[in-house]
Amino acid sequence: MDLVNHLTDRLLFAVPKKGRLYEKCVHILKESDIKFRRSDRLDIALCTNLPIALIFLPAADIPTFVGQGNCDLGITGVDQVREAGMDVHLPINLQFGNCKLQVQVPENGPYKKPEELIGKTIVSSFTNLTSQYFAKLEGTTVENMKTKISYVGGSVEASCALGVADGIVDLVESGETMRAAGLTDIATVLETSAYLIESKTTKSDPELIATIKSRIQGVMTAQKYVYCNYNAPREILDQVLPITPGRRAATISQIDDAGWVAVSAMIERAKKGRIMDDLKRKGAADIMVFEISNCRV
Ligand SMILES: Nc1ncnc2c1ncn2[C@@H]1O[C@H](COP(=O)(O)OP(=O)(O)OP(=O)(O)O)[C@@H](O)[C@H]1O
Ligand SMILES: O=P(O)(O)OC[C@H]1O[C@H](OP(=O)(O)OP(=O)(O)O)[C@H](O)[C@@H]1O
Repeated sequence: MDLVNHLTDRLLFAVPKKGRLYEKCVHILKESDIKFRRSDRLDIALCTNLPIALIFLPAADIPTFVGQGNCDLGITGVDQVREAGMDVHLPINLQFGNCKLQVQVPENGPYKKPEELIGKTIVSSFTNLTSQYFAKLEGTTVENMKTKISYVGGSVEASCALGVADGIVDLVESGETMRAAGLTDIATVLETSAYLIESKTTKSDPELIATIKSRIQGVMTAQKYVYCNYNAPREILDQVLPITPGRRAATISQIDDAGWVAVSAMIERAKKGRIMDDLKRKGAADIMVFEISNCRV
């Protein structure tokens, strides 16, 4: 099939083609019911149930494609958006790809503060953010700064041991890579996570864009909340409802047991253990928690 000729009427949605963000992006698309089949070695996939074409690109290139309006939507790290210096909307924080871009130096080396690296050589894949950070530290412009910033595309952590850098600026999540390379962090340049990004110049159907955003937001909400159901004597409602206020309000239903009601409400997944304990302590019974597979709120 001549894929390119099938793109003209479709919304173009850029997603990472590999790497740390790939699996989670595919999961979000699946949960949003954006159906597609990606053939081996093809970086374009037509959605089968919506007029969307997914364009698989390196995470670092996505801000440029979306920023220039070649693609309408994208998913990538906010670090990549800032590094590319692109002006895009960031409508949804997708809550994965959480890490920090940090200044790192050899653990047993002479540098303890980022100021001590002024005039030295720093290696990074994020040369723009690194330049801006050190220029600010020097109180000058990127053009006039003394610190030398060099680019490498991967395995940045090896640079100090190889003698090509005094310090590096690289992403840290668990810190394992950093520690394995004998490095320690001395400053944070930026905190990042993956975002849905949107072009400011898109000409695609606004209704379709709104639908995609609403579906992805629904997946995010379903991940954040669970559904809690319990029975309670009517006279303790004033004590249990503040524990489960719901997003808007809890649902209270009559049950076939005099003096008792059933209560249901969305609760935050991260707080479910404490909420169930508190309900039990106040006198609620039959407390159950259910997964929400998707929702619109
Ligand atoms: N260790 C990590 N933990 C969480 N998120 C990360 C981590 N490393 C990178 N990311 C996020 O994923 C984005 C892409 O990084 P990744 O290392 O996957 O780059 P890539 O060049 O696309 O893939 P690869 O490293 O396989 O070539 C980063 O810009 C960042 O937002
Ligand atoms: O703190 P950690 O949990 O160890 O994660 C940090 C590492 O993850 C990323 O690299 P990745 O493994 O994706 O490969 P890369 O070096 O080829 O980019 C990043 O560049 C770090 O090297």
